[in-house]
Amino acid sequence: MAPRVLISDKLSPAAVAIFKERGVEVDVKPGLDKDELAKIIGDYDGLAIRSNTKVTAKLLEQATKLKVVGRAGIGVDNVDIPAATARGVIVMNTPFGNSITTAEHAIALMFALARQLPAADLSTQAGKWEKNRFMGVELTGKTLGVIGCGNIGSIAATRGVGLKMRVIAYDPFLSLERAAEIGVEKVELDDLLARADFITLHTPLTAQTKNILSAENLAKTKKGVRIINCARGGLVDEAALRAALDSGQVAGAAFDVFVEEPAKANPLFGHPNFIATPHLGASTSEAQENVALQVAEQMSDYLIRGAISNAVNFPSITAEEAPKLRPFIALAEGLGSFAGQLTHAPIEKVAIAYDGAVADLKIKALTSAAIAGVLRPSLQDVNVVSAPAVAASRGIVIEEVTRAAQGDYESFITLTVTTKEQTRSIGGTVFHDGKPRILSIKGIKIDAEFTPSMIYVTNEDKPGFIGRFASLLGDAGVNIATFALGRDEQGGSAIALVAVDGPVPSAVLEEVGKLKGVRQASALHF
Ligand SMILES: NC(=O)C1=CN([C@@H]2O[C@H](COP(=O)(O)OP(=O)(O)OC[C@H]3O[C@@H](n4cnc5c(N)ncnc54)[C@H](O)[C@@H]3O)[C@@H](O)[C@H]2O)C=CC1
Ligand SMILES: O=C(O)C(=O)COP(=O)(O)O
Repeated sequence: MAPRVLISDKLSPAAVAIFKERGVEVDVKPGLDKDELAKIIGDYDGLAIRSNTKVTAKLLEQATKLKVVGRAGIGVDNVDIPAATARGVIVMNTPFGNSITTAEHAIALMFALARQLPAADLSTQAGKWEKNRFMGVELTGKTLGVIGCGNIGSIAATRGVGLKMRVIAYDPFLSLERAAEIGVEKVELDDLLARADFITLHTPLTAQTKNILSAENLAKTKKGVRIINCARGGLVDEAALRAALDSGQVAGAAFDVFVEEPAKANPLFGHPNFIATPHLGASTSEAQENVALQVAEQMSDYLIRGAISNAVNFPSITAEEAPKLRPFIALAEGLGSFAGQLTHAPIEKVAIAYDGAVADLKIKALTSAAIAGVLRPSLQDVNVVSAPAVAASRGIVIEEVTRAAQGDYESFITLTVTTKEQTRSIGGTVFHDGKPRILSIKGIKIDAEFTPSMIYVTNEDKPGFIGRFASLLGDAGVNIATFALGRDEQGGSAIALVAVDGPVPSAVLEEVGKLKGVRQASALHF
């Protein structure tokens, strides 16, 4: 059945065309309220949004089929990412499609502040011709302080350089090389506050950046500074800014984003030196076409081909990588599941070693699959996306190692689960037929495929066991499909991994457990 996507915000029609072209069914319903959305979200595999739709934990509870949320834009602060991750929902954005447009809006607001364009327009159209009222300031030679010099901040910075401004940037993650490349001076925040004639903000809203322009920091600014915020409401303390505008410490401010949106009332509204736009940063036809096309392509690629790009909660997998990765994902998940089904004590650690060619694949994705396999026997609805977060919440340590090829195989994965009582290792590879194989259990060599119904037995390596085991199964009407054996040394520990047709009745398993020399008998399902 074709996957179904709901577009719940106003997106360029380019998205619909792409979804249809790729064989994805699409419904367009912008402007639903949260209850209406909650009612229908259960029908969809994908949800395409901008900033209006709030993807809350509560909404996600109703989203029983949902596999992906696609944000046609950058900020994903309207999506509860931990809740999406916990439910195995990929959240992806389009990190570059609207950056130029948003930086241009910041520059537009800078000009609007410098020449008081909105007020001058209003007055002129009211027939006042107040030529003397609107004395502006020149930008050339002024200092532009950029807080957050990532994709958008660095575009705004280079535009500032183009306007012959001196550009300084505060961004702890900006390298000196990158700063030199875009022609900005990297400075500390206090230095920026003291020197900038214009400040433009371009960070995400985080615990560190919330109120980065607090009352205290506004007091450190150069008197007469002008402030532009096209990033996120909450980066500037709105009440403190109002006071700073009233006192004249800040000569003007232009905001596109607000603590509360839609902003219907705000402490800044009505101040003569304040300019507001209604979150228009990304609103150009070019940017909207870019992000709509990109989100539709990314979501279709994921829903149809399993390729993942720009996910904020999962590593990227290209459409070329996806088919190569798929059998190894099945292997990792199978190995994890094998260990998980045999583990009945709290897990302390899962270690996964990748030897040879497999180490060059996206091992983060393989590790997630392995952990999902380990956890699923005890937690039904864990999946590849949610598994690492679920493991972390249970205090399970995850260890990954990559190594050169160790033995006979081009690629080999070994998964080791540690509990208080014991450590259990299982290893395998993918053969050229694309089928994952189990090749070692507890260091004992074996060769078996993962099949839906299996019996795993550990026993003493003594003559007669195999005959007794096979006749018990035969007498009980359990048909053996394949039989794999291994042992560590003659007369030592032996294992048998038997694929059977159909489920194994628990009474039969109990009888197997009672056979002479048997240490453990378990039924496994894959
Ligand atoms: N108004 C609008 O319509 C739009 C707003 N945005 C917003 O613009 C903001 C920036 O977007 P991008 O440039 O694409 O993000 P980005 O991730 O490329 O850049 C953010 C920069 O902030 C820096 N940063 C992080 N913590 C910091 C801190 N404590 N102090 C100083 N710098 C810090 C990072 O190092 C990074 O360089 C985001 O909040 C995004 O949501 C994006 C598009 C449209
Ligand atoms: O991309 C972003 O982060 C934005 O803030 C743009 O928001 P929008 O898509 O215009 O609702």
